[in-house]
Amino acid sequence: MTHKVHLKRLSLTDFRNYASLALRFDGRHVVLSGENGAGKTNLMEAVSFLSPGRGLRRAAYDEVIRNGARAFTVFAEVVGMEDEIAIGTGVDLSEESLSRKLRLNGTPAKSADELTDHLRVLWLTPSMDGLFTGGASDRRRFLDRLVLSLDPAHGRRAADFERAMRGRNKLLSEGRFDPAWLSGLERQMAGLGIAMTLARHEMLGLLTTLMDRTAGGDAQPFPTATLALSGFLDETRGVPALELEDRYAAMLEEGRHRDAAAGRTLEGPHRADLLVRHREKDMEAERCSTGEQKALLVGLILAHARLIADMTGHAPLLLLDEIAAHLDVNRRAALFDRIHALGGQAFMTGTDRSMFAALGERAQYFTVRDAAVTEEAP
Ligand SMILES: Nc1ncnc2c1ncn2[C@@H]1O[C@H](COP(=O)(O)OP(=O)(O)OP(=O)(O)O)[C@@H](O)[C@H]1O
Repeated sequence: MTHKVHLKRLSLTDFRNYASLALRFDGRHVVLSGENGAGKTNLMEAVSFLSPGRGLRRAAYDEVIRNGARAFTVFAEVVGMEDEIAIGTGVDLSEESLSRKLRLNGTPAKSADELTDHLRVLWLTPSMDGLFTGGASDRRRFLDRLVLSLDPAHGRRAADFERAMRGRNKLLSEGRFDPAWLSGLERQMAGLGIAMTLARHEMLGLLTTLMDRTAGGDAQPFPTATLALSGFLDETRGVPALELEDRYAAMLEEGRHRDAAAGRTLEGPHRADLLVRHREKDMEAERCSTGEQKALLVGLILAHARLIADMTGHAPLLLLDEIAAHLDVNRRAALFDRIHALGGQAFMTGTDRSMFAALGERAQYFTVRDAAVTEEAP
């Protein structure tokens, strides 16, 4: 068994409602309880900055800086996948670029993707509760985050695809039907778009295989999800990537006038949707009850965490905001057992500490009150 990836220390300055904060953790799970608005989610958000991207709220960085301050920092000591590592990150408004700076053991990192060599961070927050009933873009983003956590290059491909698509849309909107220029952009979109689509399919395939292995067992407190992609080149199985690229490039070429009239590109990976069904009930997720939808989402996140653990040899850090709120006592206990069995460290929040009783000695307990965090006896 390899060592457990976990956070040992976390220090914040001018982060949301925290002027300054320093916490130590002993490697067990971390429970944060306290009243609404105390700063529990803010703490989780700080931990989410130990992964590439804009964190669990996808907030603009200037919102993250404490009101009245000019910069925030998050510093963490992590027992990482390779070794112990000191991670420092933050944003300073007095610098000309508003990008997030990152230092690993004091040395500036070239790209935030380097973080994924040390730890993977997954989260589930109440804002994701409407995932199945909301718009396709949220589900696409959710799926892309799943892909990204195993394949950091996915983000670059998506950004490059967007750029090429914007270029094509601009040419079309200006009525410049220059065939050589358009074909160049469309070939680029085809290469990137098909790579993105295949990466998404691969992730769904891996998750499905994993869920098939555990579905229906007695230790199954959460429903199994059946996953599919739709909305763009739905049948890719067995078709060589180059052929798919040719197909998509031809679709784009044919659709130039239609896209020009629509003012956007009507076909592509940016139109795909993640379809989720409750397997045991054989029902679309959006038609399931609120509690069932939450349970499906929890099941998906746990399956994904297991996949990361299997593929990298290390469980991801899990950030579970208000996870226990809508679960009955038995489901809660089963959830904690599943989380613990992953072998990693999970951060969990709730307004009421008693909801975490079943975790017992497996967690450290902290009370959050007005941006002050105190450890309590178990
Ligand atoms: N940039 C900022 N500067 C100062 N305070 C901020 C900033 N951003 C958010 N806050 C404050 O942080 C508090 C919210 O904290 P947080 O979302 O962590 O609460 P919580 O403990 O998770 O509450 P709940 O149980 O309601 O989810 C709010 O009072 C909010 O006004």
